[in-house]
Amino acid sequence: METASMAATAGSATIVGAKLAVNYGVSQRREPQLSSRVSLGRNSVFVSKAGVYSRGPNVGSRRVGASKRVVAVNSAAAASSSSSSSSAVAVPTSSDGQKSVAKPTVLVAEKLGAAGIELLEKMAVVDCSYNLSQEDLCAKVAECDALIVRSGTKVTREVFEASKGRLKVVGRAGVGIDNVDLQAATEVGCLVVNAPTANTVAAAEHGISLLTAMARNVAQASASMKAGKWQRNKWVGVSLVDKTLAVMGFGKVGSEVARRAKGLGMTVVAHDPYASAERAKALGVELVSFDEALAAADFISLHMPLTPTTDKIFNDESFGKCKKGVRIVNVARGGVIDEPALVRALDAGIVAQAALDVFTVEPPKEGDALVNHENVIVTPHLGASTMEAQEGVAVEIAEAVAGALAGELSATAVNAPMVPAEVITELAPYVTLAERLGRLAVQLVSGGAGVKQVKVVYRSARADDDLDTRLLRAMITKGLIEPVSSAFINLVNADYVAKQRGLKISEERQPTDGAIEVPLETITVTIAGVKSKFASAISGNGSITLEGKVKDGVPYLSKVGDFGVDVSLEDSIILCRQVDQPGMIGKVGSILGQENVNISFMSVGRKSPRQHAVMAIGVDEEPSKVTLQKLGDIPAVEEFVFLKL
Ligand SMILES: NC(=O)C1=CN([C@@H]2O[C@H](COP(=O)(O)OP(=O)(O)OC[C@H]3O[C@@H](n4cnc5c(N)ncnc54)[C@H](O)[C@@H]3O)[C@@H](O)[C@H]2O)C=CC1
Ligand SMILES: O=C(O)C(=O)COP(=O)(O)O
Repeated sequence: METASMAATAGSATIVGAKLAVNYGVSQRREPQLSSRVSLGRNSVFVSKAGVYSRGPNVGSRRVGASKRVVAVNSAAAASSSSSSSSAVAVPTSSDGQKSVAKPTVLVAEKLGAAGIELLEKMAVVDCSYNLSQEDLCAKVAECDALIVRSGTKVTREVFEASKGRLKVVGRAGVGIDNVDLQAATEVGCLVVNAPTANTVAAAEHGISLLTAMARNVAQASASMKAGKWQRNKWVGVSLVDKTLAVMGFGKVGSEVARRAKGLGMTVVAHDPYASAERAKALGVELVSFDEALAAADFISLHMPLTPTTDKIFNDESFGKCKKGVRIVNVARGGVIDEPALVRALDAGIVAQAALDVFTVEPPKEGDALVNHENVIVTPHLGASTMEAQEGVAVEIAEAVAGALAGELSATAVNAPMVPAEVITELAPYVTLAERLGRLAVQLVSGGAGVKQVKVVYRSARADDDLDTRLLRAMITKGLIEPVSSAFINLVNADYVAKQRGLKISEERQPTDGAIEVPLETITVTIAGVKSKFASAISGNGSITLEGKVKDGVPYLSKVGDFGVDVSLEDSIILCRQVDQPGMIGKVGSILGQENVNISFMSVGRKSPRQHAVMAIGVDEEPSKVTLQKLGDIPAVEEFVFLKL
């Protein structure tokens, strides 16, 4: 029999919200709470009471009803329950006497509206440091829990690495997240949130400004007049009415541009592989292919994100498909245009004019051929720069970041799966159960063997599409990996980390006849291909098997191997296999009592009387090695293991 101390080495003491799976506070509260925060060990998830911003067009920062909320789980933050993390952040002391914890630090690396700063200052130490060099940014992020940027800061892999796990949230105060290395963020479990709606109208208005200014040579005529000239014949423009505008990217900004262009009497076509034809039709816009759009357009307005697919999508070949004399507006991203190709197209007269707000390199190099081209007008990335949009964006991102730091869910997460708020609330106790089953199961593996194959069986009366198990899988992964590594796991990086470690988690649904109001009857975690420190945890199929269920909102361990038990997963537990005989409970109880170890729960499972039985004992305190050894010395005890939660 292996010793208890060996058995316990895999465990790291992360104990949360014990009796209650649903726990609002960040400290170790045990009273029932009336909210939907869910304890997730080191993390928590929470349904924002503030609601979320609609992602639809033309809404600015208007809120939508709580019932429509779609949120992404952010278990990145609220690390307050961690005993080991250097990144512990939590909301400040509350009036109801919760434990006081340090305020998180938020680095605001680019100018943010005052309303956003004020909001952040209520819950965080806010460091506004603009124009940081990459080196200074790297140095600072090691001291910050969150970073807020606009388009001018490159949040590279180097930045995430430099943060050494401290950075839990990156807030992009705007839409485009092409300046954030999402893969690197995901790998380290850093949540990335953006502010996708508050600058939509500003960007659309800027697009229309550039369109009209370009068509009527406003910028050139103004400059010429300021230079003392009066050139009425030189600056004759072109009309917009009855011309065809091709909107490339029919999302929030694109559709607002389309709406306004219709008002100017233009015919509008749009290209967007993902846009709905109904939405386009409702605005009187025809969705067409890329080539059709180019062939039809007198004017082209770009509104797609910069992605590997759209990178330099406007190049020599695509300009060659345009009507001669086409005019182009770009308020999206410089990188969607091959800039030297645009210079060539302008020189050849294929493109008559261009109006550009965005550039591949910002600011462009001095003497840039495009910026200085006589048929090009430029603005220094001003699309989102209205007073209104900047205040809106600041509030939108501050709420998202503050919420994430407080362990809330984010509606605008860009690197975490979206899970509806209702689902989170309903699954709350199962989330706790899932993590704890994983945490217990991995501690049962003997000899430091790597866990490679885990099967999770969900028994449920629900239809497959009515049970979202991504959150549960992530939390089982968290439970399996965190106790035996320094990794920090949340919904952002769970699948990634599992894959990196060669850990395969297969999921199986087993239908039951139970009530569909109950999301899950049991969750069973099985680790195959390993030996166990506690042989009785190996079930008939040769794998470590733990089954759990939720009773009255509390997670319970219901099976160890083939032995049925019934112990709430609140505190650490001792599993003991013994010869089933009278007096065992008393003996164990008195040994633990001698050391003042309080037993919270005790349950004995056996296959048949007077044979072998497994006793599961929940303990409030961790017994000393000596005490555990005394348990092992009871003649009828065949094996035992101490498992930390
Ligand atoms: N200049 C500025 O200051 C601002 C620039 N922007 C930029 O404008 C762009 C659009 O922003 P939103 O409308 O808010 O985003 P959005 O996500 O609502 O819309 C983007 C649309 O582009 C579509 N799309 C993706 N790939 C495409 C492709 N290959 N061809 C055509 N369409 C494609 C998507 O389906 C989506 O409908 C982004 O690049 C954003 O960064 C946004 C705000 C301000
Ligand atoms: O929201 C966007 O995508 C923008 O391009 C706005 O950028 P900015 O926040 O003004 O640097």
